[in-house]
Amino acid sequence: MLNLACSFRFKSVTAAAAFSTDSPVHVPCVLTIAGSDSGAGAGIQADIKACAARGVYCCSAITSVTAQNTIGVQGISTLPAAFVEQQINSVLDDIHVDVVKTGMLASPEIIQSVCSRIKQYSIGSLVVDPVMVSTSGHELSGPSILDRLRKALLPLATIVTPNMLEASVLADGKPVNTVLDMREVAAEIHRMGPRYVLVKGGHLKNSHDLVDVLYDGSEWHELRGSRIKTRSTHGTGCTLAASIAAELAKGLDVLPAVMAAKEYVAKALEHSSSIKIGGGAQGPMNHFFQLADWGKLSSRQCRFDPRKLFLYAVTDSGMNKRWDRSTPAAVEQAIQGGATIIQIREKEAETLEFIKIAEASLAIGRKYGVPVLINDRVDVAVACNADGVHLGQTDMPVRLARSILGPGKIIGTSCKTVEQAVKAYEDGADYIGCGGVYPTTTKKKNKTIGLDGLRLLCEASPLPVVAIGGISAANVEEVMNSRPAMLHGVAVVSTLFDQSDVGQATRDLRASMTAALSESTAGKVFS
Ligand SMILES: Nc1ncnc2c1ncn2[C@@H]1O[C@H](COP(=O)(O)OP(=O)(O)O)[C@@H](O)[C@H]1O
Ligand SMILES: Cc1ncc(COP(=O)(O)O)c(N)n1
Ligand SMILES: [Mg+2]
Repeated sequence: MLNLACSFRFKSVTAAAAFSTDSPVHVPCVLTIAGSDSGAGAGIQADIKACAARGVYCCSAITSVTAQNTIGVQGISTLPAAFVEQQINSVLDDIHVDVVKTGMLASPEIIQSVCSRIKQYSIGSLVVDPVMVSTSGHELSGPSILDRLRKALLPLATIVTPNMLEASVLADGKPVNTVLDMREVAAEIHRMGPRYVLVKGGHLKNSHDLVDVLYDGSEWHELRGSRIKTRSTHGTGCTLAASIAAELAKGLDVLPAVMAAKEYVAKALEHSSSIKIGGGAQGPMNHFFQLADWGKLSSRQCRFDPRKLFLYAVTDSGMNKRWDRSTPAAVEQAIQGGATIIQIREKEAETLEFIKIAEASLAIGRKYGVPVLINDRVDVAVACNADGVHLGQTDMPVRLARSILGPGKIIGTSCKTVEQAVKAYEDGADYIGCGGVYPTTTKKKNKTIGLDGLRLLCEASPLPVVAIGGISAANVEEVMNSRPAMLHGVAVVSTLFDQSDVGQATRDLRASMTAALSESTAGKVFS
């Protein structure tokens, strides 16, 4: 059966295990099984471009070759099902594919072949874009495929992404004109067996906003965005489905994958409003608007190991001074006690002093293989070649920090809402610090979001999350047992550093975390 195991989830590991860099990097991979568009706005060509732009490798099995441009579809030649099957075998026999995405499947035999291949190989997730008609109004696959599509392919799908017209056809001609219709038809299609149904609203009439409706069998999400004025809408459906596949391949769950994919399509459309390729009514979109950044976006997804967030120690110069020890000495004790990542937070130090403290702490971090991040100050991080930075919402924007620090550094940012989390992901952050979970003396004016706020953010966060704010050995079990899937660890300040013995305080916290892990619910969350 298909499963959506998220690659970010982990079991408790030692810092040393989290740091192994010897194994080759797995590049997330999508296989698209779709038609070729000679004009390259939609089909296989759009899929490969979308995946590449999202930092994902994309293989292809071509089902039909269309003679197509921005004016329309001039011809279609459909390949024999056996040859489609051969292409799929060639890819899957050799290359590890995380997600399969299907587009134009023009014959029932091709659908049958695709189903049999998907069942034979263990594929993580399946995205089905039930392509029927081109944006220019030409039929790409006729009614002969409907029965197989409904009965054989949809039950295997993680998500199916019909536009309003395709949704109506799947539901035997039920009219789909309004958002209410979209909700109803989503439920009807869901009964055919896919885990999620996304009815796309690109063709919604009389509406400023565009609404896509996502349904998982119990809950509807209305994903809204404003309609972008552009003629470059050829291939939006293919691009959206391929981007969802790419995000799933990187390890996101379905809702955050859809949100990230929608954001990407919207940005690509925005960047396409001024381009002109071809003379027809529907031009292609610019998939590579982030080309200058793309290496950065792709590599960070592969490099940062979220297991490092497990026990995240944030220093406080005032506390360490009070207990008469230097920050680097406190850092060493925390690491010896089991901290897996360190953040140097020097709110009062002058720049030179901050750099010296950071350099000494980094030397210790490197000795133990534990990353050391700098709070707030990108300049200090650059000066001492730190492993990365942690930025608040009022510090340097993540996108700017990424452009300064490059792809190899870790960037974390503090978020309280899902919107901030999705933006952090889009801007190139690696993880999110979410809180304050409980009231804390370290940050008096900080709003407390509680366990509910933490859960809400984690449910839709595209990035791994570390919980922060008032967490101690006494309540850490409750935090871990709150079961948000993207939660990867807890960050603490006074629990470690406002103590006489930092090493012991770290060991105590780690023991409570390990105890929570061995209990059923938290064990599942952190695995
Ligand atoms: N002009 C637009 N502005 C913003 N988003 C759009 C626009 N047109 C389509 N989209 C989005 O692109 C995706 C593809 O939608 P749609 O056009 O309905 O699919 P298809 O290309 O399969 O007909 C959806 O997420 C939709 O909301
Ligand atoms: C080969 C091929 N596949 C799919 C589409 C649909 O395009 P859209 O993304 O606009 O729905 C297309 N026009 N051509
Ligand atoms: Mg489409």
